[in-house]
Order: sequence, then structure tokens, then C-alpha cells
Amino acid sequence: MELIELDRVSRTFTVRSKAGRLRRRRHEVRAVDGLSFTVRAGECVGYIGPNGAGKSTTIKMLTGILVPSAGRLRVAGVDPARERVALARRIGVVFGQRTTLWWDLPLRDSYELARRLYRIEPARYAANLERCVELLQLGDLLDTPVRQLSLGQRMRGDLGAALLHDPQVLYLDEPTIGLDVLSKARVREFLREVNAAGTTVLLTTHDLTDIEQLCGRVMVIDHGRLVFDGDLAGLHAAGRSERTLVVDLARPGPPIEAPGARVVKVAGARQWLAFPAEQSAAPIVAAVADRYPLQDLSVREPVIEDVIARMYAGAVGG
Ligand SMILES: Nc1ncnc2c1ncn2[C@@H]1O[C@H](COP(=O)(O)OP(=O)(O)OP(=O)(O)O)[C@@H](O)[C@H]1O
Repeated sequence: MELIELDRVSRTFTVRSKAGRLRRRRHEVRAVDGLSFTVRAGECVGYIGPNGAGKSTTIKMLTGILVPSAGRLRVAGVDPARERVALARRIGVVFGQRTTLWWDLPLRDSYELARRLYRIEPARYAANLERCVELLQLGDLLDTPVRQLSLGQRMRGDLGAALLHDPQVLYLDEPTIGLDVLSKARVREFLREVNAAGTTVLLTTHDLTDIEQLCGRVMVIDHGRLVFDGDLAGLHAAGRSERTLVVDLARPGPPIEAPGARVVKVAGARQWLAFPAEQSAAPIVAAVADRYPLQDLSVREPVIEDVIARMYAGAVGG
């Protein structure tokens, strides 16, 4: 079942810029440009792109905050901008940089407000609260005013608040931003469980480890258009991923010459040789070992950051 459907959705903004001392020029910014995709129930999809690519504009349209300038949009069977109340019952939203919790109230009171707002039945509320408290380790925090929580604790509180009404879709905007390693791991573990239990997740992040650990599918957007939609292996292939052979020579020497690989860095006796990720390292290792005095060798796997950086830089077509 398709839970999110976008059919040639666009959103333009009219902005004014200075054109001389007094004059202002109006021009249009096309933040989202004829975007089409669908997300099936149960998927966990990473939605990534460089700054200004149109991610937030898409999420705002999906939550009904912004109306599309053109195209058709459906989330869990409703038109987000036209049926915001019906939509609110079906979605949960977490913004890493903002909180939906009441700053001066204990976490428990924010949850109680959510219960009333969404008219959650008592038995369901009790069960969901218990599950969130257990999975997010909120027990000791429920009676603490939100302003006294650490960022990691507050984020866990926000995740709980977004899920008390059993939404079908969860939108996450930078859910691990600013968190330490342990808090990030906790949040990711929780999201994995939420997704495994059936909630559809759309995740926007600049932390690509979130994507690697959570998302079976990734969409890359740039200039308001989809430039990639597929799995991580496909992303590596599309980004022409490279592995790196790190060679420690017995002594410093000129750049190594090995068929199928090129030297990308030299530091003293250490040299880095890049080669296509899908190719075997064996012939290159054999050629290097045959011709050069070796101390040590290791192979580094491609780093997703590099793949994405190449895509953002426009080095890779569609
Ligand atoms: N309210 C607005 N008025 C005018 N222009 C806007 C508005 N909101 C967004 N834009 C423009 O639309 C484009 C897309 O912005 P958007 O915030 O969707 O990008 P983003 O991918 O979320 O970026 P980031 O990673 O920095 O959050 C940008 O050029 C931005 O300046």
C-alpha cells in the first residue's frame, strides 16, 4: 500500500532582492520542481540532499504546513493541506532543532496534553506510554521539566510525544543532530524498533550514518528534483564508489604504478591507491607486492560521504 504519494509536485516562492539603492526585484525560487515519488507502508526512507535542495519544503508540504504550487500530494489517503486535522492523527513529526514539548512543564504533562489533543483512548495511551518509557528509557525523566533535560533526553522525549497516538507515518528532520555517540545509537535503535513494528519512516538528515543504519532506501534531492532513488548499494554504484588500498612501503618512493588503480595521496612511505569499488583488490595487491618493497597493506571500504559529495558536486549524472 502506498502511504505517501507525490505526483509532479512543485512549490515556488516569490522572493525580493535588491536591484539598486531603492529598487527591489521580484523573482521566483523553485524550491521543489515537479517531484514524483511514492513510499509504501512499512518503509524507512532516507531523504537527503545539500543545503537548499528542497527537503524542508517537501516535509512542510507533507505535513500540510505549505500548499504545493502545482501537482498532487496524498499522505495516508488524505490531502495534507486540505485535511490537516485528519492528517494530524495519521502522522508524527520530530524536528531535531525544535521541540514540540512544553518547556516549563514536566514531560508527563506534555504527553497528557497530546493524549487530549489526539483524543487517545485511555487503554491505548497507557500501553503506548509504557512502550515509549521502556524503549526510550524515560522512566526517570517523566516528572522533570523539559527545560532541565539534556538534548539527548529531550530528543527521546520528543520521539515519545510523536508516537503516542500511533501514527502511520513518522517524519524525522535531523533527529540525531547535536547528540553524542551514545544518544545517537539509542535514538537509532528506537527508530529501528518503531519501523520494525510497522510505522513508515521518512528521515531527513545530514548524518549519513543514520541512513546507513536505518534506511533500506534512500532518495537524493537536488535543486528540487530527485536525482537518485534506490538502495545503498545502488547509491554507491551511481556515485562510482571507490575503495582504497593503503600501502606502507619499506621506504618512501615515487608514486606507485599499478594497473586499475591510481595514487590519490602520498605521505612519507604511505601511499593511497583508489580503485573502483566493484573490482577485486587481488590483482592490484599482487602487482604492488610484485614490484615494491612492502611493509603493510590494507583495504578501506568506500565512505558514503564521498559518494554523496560527488553526487552533490554534480560529477555524476542522474
Ligand atoms: N519561505 C520561503 N521563502 C522564500 N524562499 C524559500 C522559503 N523556504 C525555502 N525557500 C528556498 O527554497 C529552497 C529550498 O529550501 P529548503 O529549506 O526546502 O531546503 P533544504 O533542502 O531543507 O535545505 P537545508 O538542508 O539547508 O535545510 C532554497 O533556495 C530556499 O532559500
